[in-house]
Amino acid sequence: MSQTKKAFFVAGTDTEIGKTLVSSALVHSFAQQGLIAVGMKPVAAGALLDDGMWVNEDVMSLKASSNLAASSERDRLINPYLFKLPAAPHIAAQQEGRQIALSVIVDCYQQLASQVEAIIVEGVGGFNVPFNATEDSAQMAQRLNLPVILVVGMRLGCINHALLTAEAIAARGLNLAGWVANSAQHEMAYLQENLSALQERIKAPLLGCIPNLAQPSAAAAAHYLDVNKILVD
Ligand SMILES: Nc1ncnc2c1ncn2[C@@H]1O[C@H](COP(=O)(O)OP(=O)(O)OP(=O)(O)O)[C@@H](O)[C@H]1O
Ligand SMILES: C[C@H](N)[C@H](N)CCCCCC(=O)O
Ligand SMILES: [Mg+2]
Repeated sequence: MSQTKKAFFVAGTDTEIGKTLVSSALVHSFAQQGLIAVGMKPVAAGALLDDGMWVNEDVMSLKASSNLAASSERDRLINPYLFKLPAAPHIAAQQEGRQIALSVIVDCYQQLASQVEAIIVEGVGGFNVPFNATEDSAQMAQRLNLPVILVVGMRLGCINHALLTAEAIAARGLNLAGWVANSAQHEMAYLQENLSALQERIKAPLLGCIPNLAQPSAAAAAHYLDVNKILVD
């Protein structure tokens, strides 16, 4: 049993904006600090066959950054829900005749967190994505009661997405511990001006700006993050 010292939920302004890259970088950074660190991806939609096994790229990236020894039981805790279809989770689940239950995710989180000193939970898509008729990913962050790190995909339209997401996080009583500016595609026009607009309005520290990397990796992204700036209340 380890005592969890660092635990964060990573939300994004959208899908495909760099949550996995940043989550993996955070796991990498905490592992570099000597903590036993793990990444959790409670709901993953989109799988490929690898050596006869269905795997998800986000889960593989988080596991590659972790220094927690692997086991099949831990794999289930890290990723309780894996769906083949790369679609909205409730649709991907429906296609397989399955249902996502928050109670299962909370249980897996508690078991996994008890084994580590740092845990990063990656959301799915943007902050508020349905899981079933009554539960969604924002409730997942609430039920886990974790401070949130928001990844802003730096592209035109991100100011509105980032400010609405920060509002939604606060509306659920959650603490925004920090945010990361990530250029997942090319570098947007007026990047500095957009960054300034966000810094003036988001009431949490900017943990770093990750440029568009020729070879994106957890270690390369971690180089641009200052985890010491993460707000802890
Ligand atoms: N700063 C960057 N430089 C270069 N490529 C990046 C950068 N950030 C993200 N990418 C690439 O963009 C793609 C999407 O990033 P990522 O998988 O981290 O997004 P995501 O928000 O986790 O998506 P999802 O909603 O599917 O979980 C990946 O191929 C990733 O390697
Ligand atoms: C398949 C994709 N990469 C993500 N895993 C799921 C994104 C869900 C987005 C749902 C939505 O907001 O419309
Ligand atoms: Mg991801």
